[in-house]
Amino acid sequence: MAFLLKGAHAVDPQIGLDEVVDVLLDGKEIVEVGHGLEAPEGAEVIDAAGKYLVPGLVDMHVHFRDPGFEYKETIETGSRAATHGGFTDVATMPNTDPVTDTGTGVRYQIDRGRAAGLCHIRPIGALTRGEKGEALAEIGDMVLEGACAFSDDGHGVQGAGMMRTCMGYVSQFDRVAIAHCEDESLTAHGVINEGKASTRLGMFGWPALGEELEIYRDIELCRLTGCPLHIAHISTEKGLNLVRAAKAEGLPVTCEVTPHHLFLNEDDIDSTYNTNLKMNPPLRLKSDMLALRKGIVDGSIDCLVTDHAPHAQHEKDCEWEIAFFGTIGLETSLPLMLTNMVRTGEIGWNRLVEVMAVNPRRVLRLADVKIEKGSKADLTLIDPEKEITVTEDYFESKSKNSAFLGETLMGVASDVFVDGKRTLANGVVAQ
Ligand SMILES: NC(=O)N[C@@H](CC(=O)O)C(=O)O
Ligand SMILES: [Zn+2]
Ligand SMILES: [Zn+2]
Repeated sequence: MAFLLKGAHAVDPQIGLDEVVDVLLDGKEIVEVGHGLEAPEGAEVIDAAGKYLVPGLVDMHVHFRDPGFEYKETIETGSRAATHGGFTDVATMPNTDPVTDTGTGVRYQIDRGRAAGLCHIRPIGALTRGEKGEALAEIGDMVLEGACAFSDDGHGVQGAGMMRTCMGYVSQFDRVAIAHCEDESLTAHGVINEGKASTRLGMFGWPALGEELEIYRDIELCRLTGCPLHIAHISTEKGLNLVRAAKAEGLPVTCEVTPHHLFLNEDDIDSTYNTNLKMNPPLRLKSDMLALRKGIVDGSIDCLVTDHAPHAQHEKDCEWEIAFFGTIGLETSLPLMLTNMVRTGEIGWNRLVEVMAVNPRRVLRLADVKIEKGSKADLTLIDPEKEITVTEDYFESKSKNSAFLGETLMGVASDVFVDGKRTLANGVVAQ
């Protein structure tokens, strides 16, 4: 099937493209980019006037719960949510049941993703067997089956020696180790940021130090082993400064942030105890939130990720202490960034494309996607003027635990193309 996108404002910082063009897709490729293109016979013409066309968005940190917790999300429902949110690729974390720590587990996810036929599923393999932090997982086998990175997300690897072994091993392959930084000897029982919030609401605190100490440790292990390191869901200003210093030294260190850490902070947790605001790491200080926003602006944060963490109603509709950690994010990430950072002029479209498409592909060692002839037709078309209200009905995800329920946002993906196939058409997911 061929598609001619007419009059889209294309933005691709990789090639300095920032203008209104026509783009012709045929088969799995972009076959022409230019002005006044004629539709070949049989091509579907899509009026893209007023819309932005960008390389397909990539969310390099999601939890699809498949296998093992399919009541929260499956690869199929997660793919629908990703597509609805404007993504062509998602990287799935290995804290499934069983943990994705073998080549077979990686192959299973890729196969399920192909069967769903919407977005590319890029499995992240576990660093250690069962994410127990005791013995190496089958990393080489997982690389062969298509794992794009390695992480024990959900836990920090507690032993520094074990993390050193993991990073030494991963460094033999062209892959990054993704670190969920949490020293459990400091965070045990913690359910909210330690400090004012934990005192005010009377709950065990999860101190910033529990995260920062492990960021420091893993940066030093990066120096020792040479293994590229990516810090997951960074949440504090001090942690970000450690990453900045590592980058300034030329170490292969990158990091990511979530929309909830950019746009919410511990003051948003009030006496209603909305458990959708309980996540790991916890919402931090307002000053941390503002520092992270600066990190997106100045380039010290590489990627925007959702940490899409679906949980069933009964796992959230309970006391704060026993509620599960996490918020879904795939379907609100782009609208939040457009509303709170692009519309306000804090960042431009180029920077948005870097943190949501270009940099995640680089960190995951995926091939570049560019808006030029011969590139893969993995593209996202965005309507910046469409308003959405975040209600439970809005979500394709099987779970509804969003920290942003009730918000009205401006700007959303209207169309997505994956391998030249239109997976989202005018805001509606295919199939
Ligand atoms: N972020 C969360 O609050 N929860 C994640 C685990 C994780 O990302 O560490 C989950 O798997 O539910
Ligand atoms: Zn994590
Ligand atoms: Zn996670």
